[in-house]
Amino acid sequence: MKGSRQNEGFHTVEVGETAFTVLERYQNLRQVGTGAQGVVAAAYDTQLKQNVAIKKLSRPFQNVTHAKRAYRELRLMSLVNHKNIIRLMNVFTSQKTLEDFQDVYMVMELMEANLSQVVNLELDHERLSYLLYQLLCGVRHLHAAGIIHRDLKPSNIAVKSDCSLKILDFGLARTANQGFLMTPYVVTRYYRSPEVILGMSYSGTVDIWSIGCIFGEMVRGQVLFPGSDHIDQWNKIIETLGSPTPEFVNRLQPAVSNYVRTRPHYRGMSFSRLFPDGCFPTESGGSRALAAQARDLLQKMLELDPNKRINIDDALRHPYTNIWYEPSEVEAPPPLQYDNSLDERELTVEQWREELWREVINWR
Ligand SMILES: CN(c1nccc(-c2cnc3ccccn23)n1)C1CCCCC1
Repeated sequence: MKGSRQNEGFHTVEVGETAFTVLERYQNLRQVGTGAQGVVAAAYDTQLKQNVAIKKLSRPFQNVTHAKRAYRELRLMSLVNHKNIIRLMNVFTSQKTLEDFQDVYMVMELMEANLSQVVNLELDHERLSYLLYQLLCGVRHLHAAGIIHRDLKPSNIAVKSDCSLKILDFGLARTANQGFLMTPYVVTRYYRSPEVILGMSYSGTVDIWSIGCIFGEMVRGQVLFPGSDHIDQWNKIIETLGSPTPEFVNRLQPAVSNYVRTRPHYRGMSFSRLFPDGCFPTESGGSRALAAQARDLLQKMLELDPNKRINIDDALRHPYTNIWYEPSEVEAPPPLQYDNSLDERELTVEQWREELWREVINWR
């Protein structure tokens, strides 16, 4: 596709509807998809002689939500280093001054698909348990850095045909506004935990709930709790899993516990009805035992009460996943701690523009 040389060392190429102005070293750009923050292209890096993914953040400082997410992602990606979290290989902008600063390009490892394109496949237990193990390893590493993702879903997880898996982003900042985005992009809430939906205080087990929803979807081939909004999301969860205990309800803020108490009482479905043997792969012998192990782990992850929900380390030692247990992968040296106070800062768009500019030009 014809490109045009705009300024030294860069060339501009149309990727779908979006103009990418990238360093000369990146050639053969082709679109792989569009996420919440912008367009992602695959490219060939003529210096490293390998394929890469390039994500274009268009005017990431256009509002506080975009700016916070972009800044946090740049900081966090430079902080963590784990095989199950996408690696940031380069960051650049073609603009030469803060005044002209418009776009940020993030160069990352190229995967082959995101998990949304895989959840409908009939995966055997070996692949299913390996994907689940890698997701738990990646999230454990984030938690070791003091990062709680809170927004894990199939579209921000990427995979390759060799069944390797990488988490693509770092989810929601503590103070992120939960729903309204300027873009037509729809926020998917299907995987958000009860404590996030109900505005409770939360801990790392919010991510275990999301992983349970993703795991359950890979088994069932359909979204477990496809709520149209937070109310509908909650109703679908309690209709399926049963109503929360009074002890859980008493921990809610008054207005929320009053609402929750108005809901009809549901017993919930048994997990052998929710995930019957028929929806598990039936390959070589022992698959019934594996189905029972998978169902047991699902039940412990999809526990409504975060205090009773299985934690990451116990999930990694569960019979269904511990077959893959490698201390070097699970206990990879904890990265530096992320200073969450950065999330609390309330800056103007102009201040965020400067912060982002500094992050980009000072990047390694
Ligand atoms: C936000 N996204 C994203 N961020 C960073 C890296 C990648 C990436 C790397 N390799 C591949 C291969 C296929 C699809 C995506 N990727 N994707 C995606 C945008 C499209 C929808 C899925 C997420």
